[in-house]
Amino acid sequence: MKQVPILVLDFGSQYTQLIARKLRESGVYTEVVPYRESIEDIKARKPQGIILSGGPASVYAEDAYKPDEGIWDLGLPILGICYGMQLITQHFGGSVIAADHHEYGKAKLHIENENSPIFKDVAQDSIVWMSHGDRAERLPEGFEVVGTSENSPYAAIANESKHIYAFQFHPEVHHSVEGTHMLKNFAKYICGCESTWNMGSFAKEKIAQIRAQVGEKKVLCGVSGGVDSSVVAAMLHEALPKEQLICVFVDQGLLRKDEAEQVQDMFKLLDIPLITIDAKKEFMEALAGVTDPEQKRKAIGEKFIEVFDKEAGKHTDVSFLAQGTLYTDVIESVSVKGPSKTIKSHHNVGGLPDWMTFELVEPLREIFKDEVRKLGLELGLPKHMIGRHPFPGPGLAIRVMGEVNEEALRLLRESDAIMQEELRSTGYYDKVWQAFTVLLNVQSVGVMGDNRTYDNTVCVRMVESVDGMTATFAHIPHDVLEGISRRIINEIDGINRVVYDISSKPPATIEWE
Ligand SMILES: Nc1ncnc2c1ncn2[C@@H]1O[C@H](COP(=O)(O)OP(=O)(O)OP(=O)(O)O)[C@@H](O)[C@H]1O
Ligand SMILES: O=c1[nH]c(=O)c2[nH+]cn([C@@H]3O[C@H](COP(=O)(O)O)[C@@H](O)[C@H]3O)c2[nH]1
Ligand SMILES: NC(=O)CC[C@H](N)C(=O)O
Ligand SMILES: [Mg+2]
Repeated sequence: MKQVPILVLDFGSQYTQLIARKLRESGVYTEVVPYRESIEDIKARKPQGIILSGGPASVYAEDAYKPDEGIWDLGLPILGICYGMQLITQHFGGSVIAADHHEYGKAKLHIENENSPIFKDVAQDSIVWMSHGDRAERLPEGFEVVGTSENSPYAAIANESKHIYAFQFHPEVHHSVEGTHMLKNFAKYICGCESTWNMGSFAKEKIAQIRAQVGEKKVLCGVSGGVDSSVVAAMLHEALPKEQLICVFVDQGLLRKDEAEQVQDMFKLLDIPLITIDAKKEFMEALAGVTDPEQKRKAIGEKFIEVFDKEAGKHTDVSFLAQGTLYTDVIESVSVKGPSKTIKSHHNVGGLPDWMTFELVEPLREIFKDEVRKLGLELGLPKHMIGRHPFPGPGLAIRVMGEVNEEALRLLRESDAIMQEELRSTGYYDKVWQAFTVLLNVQSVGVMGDNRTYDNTVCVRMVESVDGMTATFAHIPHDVLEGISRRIINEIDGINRVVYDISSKPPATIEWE
């Protein structure tokens, strides 16, 4: 088994993978494993340090998630985060209780021991991010308080001689300003890890893994023109001889205006052969009468596989399906490696049917969008391809509230195209992470040219994000919004109102379904 310098045990936090990516960003290769990983499997990876993640459970509950007891005897440095801190507190004889007040959001971390290596060169009183309902009530023997916040007298604790550290806050989220620095300190000064890992070594490693996994067989690669699948196609192209790679683009009838042509042109530029399949009819039939978001996603996921299966039948020896699945798709769809909750079934993960026989090739499954973009640059993909906003596989279907039909798709395609045009002409396309329109299935009264109208409402959604795990609505100037609204209402028959979505993720999500 490959050596993994830092191993994260996942207790189900939505942010667990962020711990790993922040450390990778610092050049320390890190992997996530389920909290119940056996001590033998942990030892086999020869970690230099272990991190216990956050999680939704409470350590004092009867069925609380507990790691293999063996981890406490390894003599390795341990860092506990939130639930992980509470586990450490409980294990070493302290106590944890339900707090009187839940604490969500920003807090200021006051460092009480500036000599602790975990806070080496960390700024005093920096913002950290809290998300907990339980708290340590009594510290275990041998532990001291190294950080406090207004509401958390035990915001950070340490047993320096045992090299055990614990934070009540989440250093891994972007809002924790010095969080990456603290994680890096843990890896570098406490675990003795070196910063040698980078995206270039990741690409090489993954390409070698693809070769080993695929052997002489063929791979069908689902491509959408999006960054993720383009990066996967480029890696496969490099890893395998031409005749083993079949790239397939499905026109499911849920694409944006002129998108099919654009994707075909893009692959010509990459010089990778592309088969385009027109499956508009099959998808529309599968979506007829479906209004529930999860049912839509499952129906679409299944159709994709049916189409891929049919195409594979036209070739010999196709055993693998390659997809540009990212960690974001995985964590929201299923409980991957720990006990996290299903938020929505992404078509390429939770939407896959049980009867699927392909073996999956998903080299990006552990990483995030911005990491994929760096990888794309490393592989030499053109800038405009790398900068494309994400577009979900279920396409416009999950942006129509209610049943999908041709008229709804027309309204969405037209409004989306206008919004994209305006964003590009005002220079805002590259400043927002993702932007799209949603058809709300809400009619309202308007007055146009002295006549009453009773037409559709379109919502404009624009977000700023780094990795799609958390997002804030984009604070774009009102005159840009005004231009978009005016053009949508004036140019599209059937829309008389435009609204702007001002919710962040969490508690909302980026897409509406
Ligand atoms: N129209 C399509 N035809 C074939 N495969 C698709 C299509 N849409 C999505 N997929 C597959 O599903 C995966 C997940 O879709 P997703 O939208 O998350 O990624 P992407 O399209 O590659 O990148 P982006 O997130 O930037 O849009 C894709 O990587 C691809 O393998
Ligand atoms: O390929 C995909 N298949 C899906 O089923 C899917 N659902 C959401 N998304 C995209 O994922 C990111 C996070 O979106 P949410 O906040 O809505 O979960 C955003 O970028 C979404 O556009 C999907 N992509
Ligand atoms: N984010 C967490 O790890 C939360 C831990 C625990 N469930 C609490 O509410 O305190
Ligand atoms: Mg996409």
